[in-house]
Amino acid sequence: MASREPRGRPVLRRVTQITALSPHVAAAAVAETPAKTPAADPDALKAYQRVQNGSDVRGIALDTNPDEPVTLTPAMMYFLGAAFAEWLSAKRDQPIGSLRVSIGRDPRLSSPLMAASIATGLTSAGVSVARFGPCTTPAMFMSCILPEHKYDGAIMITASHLPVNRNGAKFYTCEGGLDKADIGALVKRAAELATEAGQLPADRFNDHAFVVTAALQASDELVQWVEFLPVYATYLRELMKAAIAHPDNRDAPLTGFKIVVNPGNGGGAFIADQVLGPLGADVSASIHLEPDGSFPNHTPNPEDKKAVAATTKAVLAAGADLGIMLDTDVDRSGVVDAAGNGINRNRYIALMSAITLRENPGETIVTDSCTSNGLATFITQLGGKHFRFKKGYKNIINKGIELNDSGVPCPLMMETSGHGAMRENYFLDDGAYGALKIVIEMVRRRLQGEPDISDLLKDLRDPVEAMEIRVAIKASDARAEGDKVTAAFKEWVDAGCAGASHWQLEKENYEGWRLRVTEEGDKEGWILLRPSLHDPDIVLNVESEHKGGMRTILEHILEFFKEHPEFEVSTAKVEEYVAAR
Ligand SMILES: O=P(O)(O)OC[C@H]1O[C@H](O)[C@H](O)[C@@H](O)[C@@H]1O
Repeated sequence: MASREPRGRPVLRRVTQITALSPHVAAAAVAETPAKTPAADPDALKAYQRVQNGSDVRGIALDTNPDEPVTLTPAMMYFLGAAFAEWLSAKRDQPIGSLRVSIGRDPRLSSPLMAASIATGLTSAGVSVARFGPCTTPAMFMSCILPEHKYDGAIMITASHLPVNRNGAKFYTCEGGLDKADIGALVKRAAELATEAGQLPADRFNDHAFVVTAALQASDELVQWVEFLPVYATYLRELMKAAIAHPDNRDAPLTGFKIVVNPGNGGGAFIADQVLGPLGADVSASIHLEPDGSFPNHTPNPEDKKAVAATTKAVLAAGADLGIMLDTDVDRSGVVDAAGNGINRNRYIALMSAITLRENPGETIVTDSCTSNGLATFITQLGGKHFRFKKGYKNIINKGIELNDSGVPCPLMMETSGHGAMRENYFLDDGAYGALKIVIEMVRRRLQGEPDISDLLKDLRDPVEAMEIRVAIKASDARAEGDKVTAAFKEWVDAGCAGASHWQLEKENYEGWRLRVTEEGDKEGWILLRPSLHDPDIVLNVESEHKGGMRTILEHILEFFKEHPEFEVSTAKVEEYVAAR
């Protein structure tokens, strides 16, 4: 692919393309030098900012639910592509025309159009684009790393496990995923470019006409279709062969193992077909391999009860050694052991910690804020240190990087959601890598005559009760209301939680407030109250070591909300839970 344009803003080229649609921009196009980009139209800015979801882009892409109007359109993807071209050029200090960006997508119904639109945004700016078609999030990052590919940037079109009408994008360079601040800059710039082009998100008809026209006028020469997944699968196979180093069967070290893969009709079937199968595993009992963006079987999410039940059933029916559950874009995973026990959330972190701490004794494991007390004890008993930080995969990854940089070795950062990153794997949020680490451990144990992987969890204490429940925020400024509730909760705690002397604030709190609750002698429980990262909710994570403990804790929480009728929230779900018990 040849690079074309000199470095610079892609305004004239884009403006020429959309002349027919935006007359006022056509006038600007005849100017010799492009005028300074105008500030973003306030409504456009709001619309673009609304689709920022922390360190990715997410929105409603399909008009399938009257209560959920579309918030992410193909034209918005186009301008996000154009904005990424500029961002990447500045980041890499490279002319736009020399940049190469790869684009992959998940099997969602809206993904092909979204991928085409963002590709057009990039090519209209002069970037060379490699389209991969169906791919996974970790593979997209690896396309910036693997020799002979090494793209300057990569974009994955996905909304992970979210409902069918959602979509979004994740952006990468060889340094990893873009941060919240980078995405903030990207959405702002996209809003400015859209304003400049007179392409305001509210106008849906114009939106579609714009994208079609732009696509028709875009240069095909800047787009190549590349089959990257087989390259990535080869990389993963070689990695496994080297890690297992089977004394008698180096090339097919999984011979004799039966593994069920359940990608939930997302993008992870290649783990069965192109990675585990060719290494000798019998993957014939795998389920839901067919990519299907309507997710007909269950949500592709290792936390989903139906996903666990389906995988367990398949493992037990086939007498398999292991089941692997993947989310849609394969940045999260969970497993099922040979006895059919689902290993996700705290148990998955415990399993990964046991493996990682054997390889990196005494080091620190970073987790999200709602991990169980049992997990903390488990990590400590293994000789490791536990750093319980915040929610959000990017938050824990950045904390892990920061700790390593400051001389605190940290090999694993994991969330209960199944997001996990390892120092040995580019600090990449990678569900495939985690699951493959477990396969490697399973083989190692058999070769050494050690018991099955589930033996690693025998000392993990599971809570008797555990759940997450949400208090919906009805106020228009949900973030501000969430902060007010959190501040009032702290005051309530400081004032003795209305007489609950057995409620104690944890020493380290990085988001919201986590309280240790001691009841019934030495039986413990805890509650974490925090504003959701992205949704208009106050999230309550609760665990108890005795039956009925969660109800008592939540009853007390309801008292807190009763004392604060000024908050615009709905505690209906908590009330329902308490009333039902
Ligand atoms: O704050 P919440 O609403 O619970 O959402 C928290 C979750 O948000 C996203 O889905 C991130 O990908 C996860 O890493 C994070 O755990």
